[in-house]
Amino acid sequence: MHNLENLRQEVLQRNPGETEFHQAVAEVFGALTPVVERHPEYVEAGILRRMCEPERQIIFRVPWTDDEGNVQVNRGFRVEFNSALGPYKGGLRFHPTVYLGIVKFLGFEQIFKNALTGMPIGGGKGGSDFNPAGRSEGEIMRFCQSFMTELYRHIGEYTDVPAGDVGVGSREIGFLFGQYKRITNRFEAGVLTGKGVSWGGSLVRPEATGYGTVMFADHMLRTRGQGMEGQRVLVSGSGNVAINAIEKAQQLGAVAVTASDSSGFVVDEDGIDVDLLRQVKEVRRGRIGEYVELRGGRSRFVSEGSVWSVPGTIALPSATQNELDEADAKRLVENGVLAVAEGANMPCTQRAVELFGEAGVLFGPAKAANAGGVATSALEMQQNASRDSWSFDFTHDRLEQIMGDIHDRCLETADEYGSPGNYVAGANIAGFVKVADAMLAQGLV
Ligand SMILES: NC(=O)C1=CN([C@@H]2O[C@H](COP(=O)(O)OP(=O)(O)OC[C@H]3O[C@@H](n4cnc5c(N)ncnc54)[C@H](O)[C@@H]3O)[C@@H](O)[C@H]2O)C=CC1
Ligand SMILES: O=C(O)CCC(=O)C(=O)O
Repeated sequence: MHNLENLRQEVLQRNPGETEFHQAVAEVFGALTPVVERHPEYVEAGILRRMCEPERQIIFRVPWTDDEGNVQVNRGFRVEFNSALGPYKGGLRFHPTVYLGIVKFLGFEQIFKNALTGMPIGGGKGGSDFNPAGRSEGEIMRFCQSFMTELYRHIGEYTDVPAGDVGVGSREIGFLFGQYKRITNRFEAGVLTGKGVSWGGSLVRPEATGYGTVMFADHMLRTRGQGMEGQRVLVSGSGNVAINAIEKAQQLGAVAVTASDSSGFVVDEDGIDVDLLRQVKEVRRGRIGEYVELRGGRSRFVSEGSVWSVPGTIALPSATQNELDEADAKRLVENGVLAVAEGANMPCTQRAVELFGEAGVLFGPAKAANAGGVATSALEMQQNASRDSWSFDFTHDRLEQIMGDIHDRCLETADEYGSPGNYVAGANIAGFVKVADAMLAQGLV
């Protein structure tokens, strides 16, 4: 314990101001006391200290011209955190809040998440403080081309394999891939995932994160003799993860009643119409209020507060980090929430997670619950390597299998290390031990 606390303090001092990274490290360290007691060899070999230091951090200038001909300059990042299990793997985020601390928190989480999938992938993450909101297609393309003009020299199918995250979907992956191909003169499909299906992408990858989160919630509920059917589900966000979580929840017989964006949230007592939500957010790229204008009926738009004030039995925070705090958690518990599964990365504050634990609410942490996305990216890499493309049903079955395995591994590990039923402990320990053993085997690198 003493050693872990010293080390945590060291990480804070070495990485000043990177609050999200500090939070992610604290969550992992919070679970590791029984591990370092049982495995002093990890401490002796400096495994924890090495894990907290990225293998490589790249920060670069991204110059581009807007539609008025003005020169714009953004900052690009790629943090190659850990390659003990395979090439660095993780998404790119384009959002004005992106800075090194966000990229490092996401990259650090990715190490353990990727280990949990059971696939041969290391951890990394990247992005830019570029704000795609309100930008034309031409501006997005020129930005992506400039971003890749630097990034291309750092990535490759055996080195580092980026994908999407907030603000980066199949359109951006297309522009990035096109520029990579043009610069390198190689059709290297395995260099990026989330590609279009006709040029090397995988069916189910677009749905995988949201679908997987709901599958994970369903597994947690089954340990208490329940399931998703008949549940009233609260989802935050209205992007890739949120929309597909809503779709899968409804396929499994639940009613998902909320969705949100930075302008507010909608409640639809008849269940969110997923096709309409896709139309508003993915085709028109509009605000969430347009859903209510088009839907009418028993739907309403709320501009103040959050979806967590709405009564529901399952909560799937799927928007952004720290969007569900202590007050939200209290409200959810008072309203009788049974399970919370994190679709977004670190959406619940540490205090909110503690409250769920104290109240006996089933809680699936992001690195386990949303791992279906990156796992399906690894399936995309598998298809690229064998020049194959699998059917929707086959890939969906693989995803279901993987989510069930992650769920069971979390529970077994939590049991083994003395915290039965604690998915946070199980996910962190199982992910950590797998990476630590690989690092030990590979010597001091
Ligand atoms: N796309 C993927 O495969 C994966 C994404 N994630 C995580 O899921 C979360 C959402 O990512 P995507 O859906 O891919 O992004 P997206 O770009 O498709 O959508 C952005 C999402 O962020 C929400 N958002 C951002 N700021 C917000 C605010 N202030 N209030 C309410 N909503 C806000 C938007 O409403 C929208 O739901 C992020 O935490 C991301 O890291 C995690 C695993 C994989
Ligand atoms: O599919 C990937 O490689 C990225 C997924 C991702 O960024 C995440 O799991 O947060």
